[in-house]
Amino acid sequence: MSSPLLAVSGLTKRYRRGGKTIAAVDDVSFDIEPGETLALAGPSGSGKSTVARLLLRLIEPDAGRIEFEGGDFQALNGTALRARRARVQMVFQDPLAAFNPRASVARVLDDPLRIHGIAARSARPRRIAALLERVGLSADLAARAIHEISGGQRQRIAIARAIATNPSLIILDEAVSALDVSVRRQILQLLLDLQREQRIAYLFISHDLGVISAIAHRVVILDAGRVAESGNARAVIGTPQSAIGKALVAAAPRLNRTGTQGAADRQ
Ligand SMILES: Nc1ncnc2c1ncn2[C@@H]1O[C@H](COP(=O)(O)OP(=O)(O)OP(=O)(O)O)[C@@H](O)[C@H]1O
Repeated sequence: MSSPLLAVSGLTKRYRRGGKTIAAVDDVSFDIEPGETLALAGPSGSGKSTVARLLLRLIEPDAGRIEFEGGDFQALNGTALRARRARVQMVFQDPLAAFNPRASVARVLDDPLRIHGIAARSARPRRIAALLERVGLSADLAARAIHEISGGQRQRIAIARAIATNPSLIILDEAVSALDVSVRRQILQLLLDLQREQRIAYLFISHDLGVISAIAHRVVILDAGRVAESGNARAVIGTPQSAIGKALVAAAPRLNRTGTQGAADRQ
């Protein structure tokens, strides 16, 4: 059996609040294979974004281990950490909040190429044009400011920026939640195409089981920081075992409304 791309075990993060200690993430374990989509589902406050921040090493865990591409992610520092950071990218719900809204599209795409030394200055405009084409956008968009383009175009730019560093894992935190249904369907299709072509794994964070059923192979459902249940996406969504799984299914009555084929069915 091949080793997983990402193996998380016993991950725990506690916060002090109002004189009490709460575990935002409590003994959470899961893994992701290369080229796989694992969804992290759960209601608001269940710990999904905290897991993402731990995986990006924006915050440090109180306990647990994160192995990425065969090495201890937490032990990395300096150049090795920077190199690994290029391999794990993030797409947020709102690119307007993630990037300077007045920055040009070209600038937003140039940054990762420059920071991670992906391409020499003279080669970068060509790389930017190729990235735009890869996410279905015209090269003319490069000169526009982020705030001038549509929400769907912005999310395509966020994806282009994420793939600029040739990542093996992209963490998508509610990345399609703010989009209307037809744009959402197009973005999900783009993610599926990129995954097929480049064998990128996704950690797809969402509270919406309808979207998850369209894109994820497996799902982990969190409740109050703990894993409530996990397994094949079709099985978990079809027959949830936990109370929180049942509640999330009930809140998504039109499952697979995105119109793409369910990922768990494509295996
Ligand atoms: N910096 C922090 N300080 C104190 N508590 C925090 C902090 N960050 C998160 N928490 C708490 O940890 C818990 C999990 O929060 P988290 O944002 O990870 O949940 P979530 O599932 O991503 O929620 P949402 O879907 O609303 O984004 C919540 O109770 C939250 O209030």
